[in-house]
Amino acid sequence: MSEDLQARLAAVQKAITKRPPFVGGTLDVPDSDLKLYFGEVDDAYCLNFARATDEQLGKLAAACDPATFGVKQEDVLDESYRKAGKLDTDKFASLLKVAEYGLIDTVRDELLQEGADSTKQVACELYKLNVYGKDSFFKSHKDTPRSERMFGSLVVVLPTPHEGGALVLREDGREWTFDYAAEIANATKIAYVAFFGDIEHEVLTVKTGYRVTLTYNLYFDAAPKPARSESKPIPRSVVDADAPFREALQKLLQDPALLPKGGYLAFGLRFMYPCNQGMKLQRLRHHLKGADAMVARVCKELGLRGKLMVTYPGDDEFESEDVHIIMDAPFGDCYLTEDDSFQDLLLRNGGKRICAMGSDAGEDFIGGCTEALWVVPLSQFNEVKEAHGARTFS
Ligand SMILES: O=C(O)CCC(=O)C(=O)O
Ligand SMILES: [Fe+2]
Repeated sequence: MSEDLQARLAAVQKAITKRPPFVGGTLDVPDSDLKLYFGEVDDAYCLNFARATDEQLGKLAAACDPATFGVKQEDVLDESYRKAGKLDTDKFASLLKVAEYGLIDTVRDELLQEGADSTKQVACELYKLNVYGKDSFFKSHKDTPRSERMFGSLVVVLPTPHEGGALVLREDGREWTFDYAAEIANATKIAYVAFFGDIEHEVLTVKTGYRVTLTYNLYFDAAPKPARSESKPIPRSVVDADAPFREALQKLLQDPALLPKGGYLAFGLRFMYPCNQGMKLQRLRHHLKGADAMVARVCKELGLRGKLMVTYPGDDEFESEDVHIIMDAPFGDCYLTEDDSFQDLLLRNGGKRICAMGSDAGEDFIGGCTEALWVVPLSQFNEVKEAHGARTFS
């Protein structure tokens, strides 16, 4: 690759930067909104988190079941990984109204600011109440997406006095710690942290007191806000966030050394999305997050036809790692004959072979191979390992 092209490519890559993957802070709320009712018919209690006694919180903790966590779509109980109590939403009623405080707007505007996301409606759904008593914790994990539209989680920490129990988020070797306990204790305040679903996070051990949280699932709502008409200015933040990438991509496209035989620009997705066999990948287009949404939007603006594709590695034995097979949708169950390979099957079912730009791997194939420049390389977090039923028949 020429030095000039390399520099232009590096500029595009640099422009695809992600904002911090969270938004957090504290918020004053009306005193009466901090009331919580819990229990069963004829055995129900009420407390106010701004001045809950130890005894009341002990009762709340005792009403909880041990908290489970999701592993491969199943709920697992393992107190060496997560020690906490939980109440499902049919066991309590909180008077907090997070949407009314503007919290959901804040999540949309700050967390999703980067992309077309910022114009999408965000819905939040109360998921659980958790009580982390002394020695409770939740080791590092990622939340299980509960639907295709779920993009993250919102944790609201209630103002009960406690020490420890900080929430730690980690991404790409960076780490952020949230501990608002001292700031909100006994006040008519809550703390909140909203983060994308693919961010690793952990709750450190609670040393004293009770840490009580409400967790909400964050969704893209089905109906996007009406598109702004041409005459109305779009918010500056959207324009500013896109401009460096748009300019860098335009320069890259003008370089005559770019894909002289034609081909694809390939952008590995930077966020994780739920995906299953046979699903229509294009449906995810409207749910792209942050920098992924920016890439899709700017490519469209510049007249590039974009498509979400799934990528399969080439055949280990005959093909170099520069070779991939791309498909419109994840491939379903299949039969292989004895002298068939999975890659051949993909190619017969609409798969297209691509090879990295400049690699000589493509010359080996009858029918050829389309060159692709990997602007954002594939990363492991979007890799799905699946055993394909290699049933053979002759
Ligand atoms: O309580 C927190 O801060 C986070 C809890 C959490 O990670 C979860 O419920 O999945
Ligand atoms: Fe979590």
